[in-house]
Amino acid sequence: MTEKETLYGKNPEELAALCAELGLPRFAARQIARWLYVRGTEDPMRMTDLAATARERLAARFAPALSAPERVSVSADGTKKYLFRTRRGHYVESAYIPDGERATLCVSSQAGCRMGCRFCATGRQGLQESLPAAEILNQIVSLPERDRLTNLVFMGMGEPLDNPDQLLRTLSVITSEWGFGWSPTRVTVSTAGVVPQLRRFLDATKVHLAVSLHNPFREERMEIMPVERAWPIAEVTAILRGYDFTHQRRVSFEYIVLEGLNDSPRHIRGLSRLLDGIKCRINLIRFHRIPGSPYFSPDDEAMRRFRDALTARGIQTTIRASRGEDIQAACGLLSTEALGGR
Ligand SMILES: C[S@@+](CC[C@H](N)C(=O)[O-])C[C@H]1O[C@@H](n2cnc3c(N)ncnc32)[C@H](O)[C@@H]1O
Ligand code: SF4
Repeated sequence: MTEKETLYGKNPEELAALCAELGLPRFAARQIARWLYVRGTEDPMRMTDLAATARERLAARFAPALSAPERVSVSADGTKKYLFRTRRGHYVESAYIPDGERATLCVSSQAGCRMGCRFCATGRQGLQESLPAAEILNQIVSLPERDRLTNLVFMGMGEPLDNPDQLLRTLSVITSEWGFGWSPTRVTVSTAGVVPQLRRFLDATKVHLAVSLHNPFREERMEIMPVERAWPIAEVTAILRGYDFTHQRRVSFEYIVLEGLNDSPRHIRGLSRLLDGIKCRINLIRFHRIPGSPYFSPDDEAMRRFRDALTARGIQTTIRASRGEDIQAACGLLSTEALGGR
């Protein structure tokens, strides 16, 4: 069965082409974009400044894309995990993380993921579906706390650069003045390092980048991140050296500290060599345990020593607070396999 198209997610050029096809004036494209992204309605029948016949034709042609979350879990620390059902019947999760004046939403770009990182619950699930832009955006606009959001991170389920067209479409809705009008500095895309898409992403957007690094040595990184085989981290850093991260845009490297595996002085020297010449910072992450995994986090004191040793080498390093672990909302714990995700 072919799926009906959705109006939500279309950009002004596509809306202009649609208006031409329906015999609507060109400015109607702007009106529709305003209804969709500023006023937050995708129902053509409610777009009262369009001609009645145009409204009916749009309503007959397009299916709704937006839907409320099906379930919410609330952590003792205030983090909330929302479950959304996709139009094709898969499930994705988003984590809402309030923190004083800030409120960050961690969104999913895919149901599951095919990158297979050994430490990640989403990776174990395999890939079910890459989300269309409308369903990435739905996690933002159908969130009960949507008006409180200050930041957005693509650190939920999936590899954003494995879904590049829909990622770029989503980012353009979020950061354009015809869309949500957010500053790109409120948005961070995290990637395991999909080299063929990296330049395109860096050239097409101004949002921040986070790279999941986890080990500076190729052989060792390959053991935990199969993506290293196809796309070496050294190629990622070589590309990054060609971009300017000294102004508004930032690049950071995420590093899950795994006891006895990537936390030695040798790793510190390796990191310092790998990141030489890139203005960046490292975020150390505690490993969030997934069932049957052979990895462990060092204790807090050892984490701090590792941070201080990197800082002493001139690399700005912070330890990221783990949030929502009790409801399986922390980094890498999102998994919807049990919900019929396959
Ligand atoms: C789930 S990924 C999604 C974004 C993208 N696919 C990536 O890998 O960067 C977001 C971050 O969570 C980290 N992560 C995955 N599993 C984890 C775990 N069990 N504990 C802590 N962090 C984890 C990833 O390495 C990555 O830095
Ligand atoms: S860490 Fe990121 S890239 Fe790796 S399996 Fe998980 S979601 Fe995919």
